[in-house]
Amino acid sequence: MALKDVTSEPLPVLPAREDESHKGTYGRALVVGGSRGKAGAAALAGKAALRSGAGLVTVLVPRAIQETVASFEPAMMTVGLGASNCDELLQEFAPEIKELAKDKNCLALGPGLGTSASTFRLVHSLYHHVEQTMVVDADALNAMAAWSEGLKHPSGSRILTPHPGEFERLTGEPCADEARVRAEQAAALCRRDMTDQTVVVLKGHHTIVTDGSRVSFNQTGNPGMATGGTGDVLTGIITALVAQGLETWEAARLAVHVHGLAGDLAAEKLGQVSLIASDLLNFLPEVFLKMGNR
Ligand SMILES: NC(=O)C1=CN([C@@H]2O[C@H](COP(=O)(O)OP(=O)(O)OC[C@H]3O[C@@H](n4cnc5c(N)ncnc54)[C@H](O)[C@@H]3O)[C@@H](O)[C@H]2O)[C@@H](O)CC1
Ligand SMILES: Nc1ncnc2c1ncn2[C@@H]1O[C@H](COP(=O)(O)OP(=O)(O)O)[C@@H](O)[C@H]1O
Ligand SMILES: [Mg+2]
Repeated sequence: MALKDVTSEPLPVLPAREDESHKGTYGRALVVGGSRGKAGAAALAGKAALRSGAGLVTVLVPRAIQETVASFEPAMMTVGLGASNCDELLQEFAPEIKELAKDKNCLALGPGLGTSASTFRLVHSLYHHVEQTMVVDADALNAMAAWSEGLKHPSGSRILTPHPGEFERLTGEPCADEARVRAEQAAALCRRDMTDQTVVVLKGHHTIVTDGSRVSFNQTGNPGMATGGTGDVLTGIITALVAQGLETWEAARLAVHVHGLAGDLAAEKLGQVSLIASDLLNFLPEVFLKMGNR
């Protein structure tokens, strides 16, 4: 199938907020991630979802880090699972997480999740049994890479957001240097699960967004963003846009643009060297205003 390059086509827009709307109008997002030592990843995704307009954001983490995650941002709700010393999400939590997912409009799975065998089995179970649209990132991608047929037959739409290292783990092949070839690789991954509901966001300079038939090369962003946690922020932005009703392709394409623009504004003010992931959160308001949202 020929891949259509739609980079120059207009970006999707986030609809204007109606006066008569309320927080329920803008969607419920659930971030599932975090482990001891990587509480920040889940918090960055949660805060990014709030700053990108999601009506209600809940961050679900192992109990041992719940207070830490909650302390990053009072507007974020948190759920802590397991005993007080539980520092990683485990397979046995799957039924409870599936229950909590039921009233959500979008899930993010993976930031800071950890790599134990039990965590990987949890990821597998959620990927295959949660119907809500899910952004699959970081350690959730590593979990899916552990099963050769792992990505097939998801029970809902999935947006996969690998960096080249995660892409190689998922597919067994290194990313090509040439952008067009890399796009074909990403599209092939998209088609591999044999549904037409998967979008792949292959991150890097000029991040690739593809749904298997279309591809868009992102034009924002800079090397200042090559710093830990910026991908976790992107995951939160995509999740919020899906929660607000954008389709997966539109949400991924707009989120990648918004994320890169936040990075560009941050670099202008702070310089590429000093830019850190949490700075991106502070530039998201300016980005949405620039893009015509009130
Ligand atoms: N503050 C936090 O709590 C943070 C937690 N993080 C979490 O840490 C876990 C591990 O994620 P990492 O991504 O660090 O680990 P990985 O081991 O998956 O990725 C790091 C390696 O992947 C390769 N790679 C990454 N980007 C590449 C690119 N653009 N081109 C070529 N190779 C590339 C490189 O070899 C790099 O050293 C995840 O759960 C993640 O969410 C990180 O996001 C960093 C911040
Ligand atoms: N040189 C670069 N130019 C533009 N964007 C970049 C560059 N390096 C990294 N980024 C962006 O930063 C993010 C890094 O994501 P990721 O590797 O998942 O980081 P982490 O897991 O630490 O959060 C991606 O969105 C990527 O596109
Ligand atoms: Mg990452």
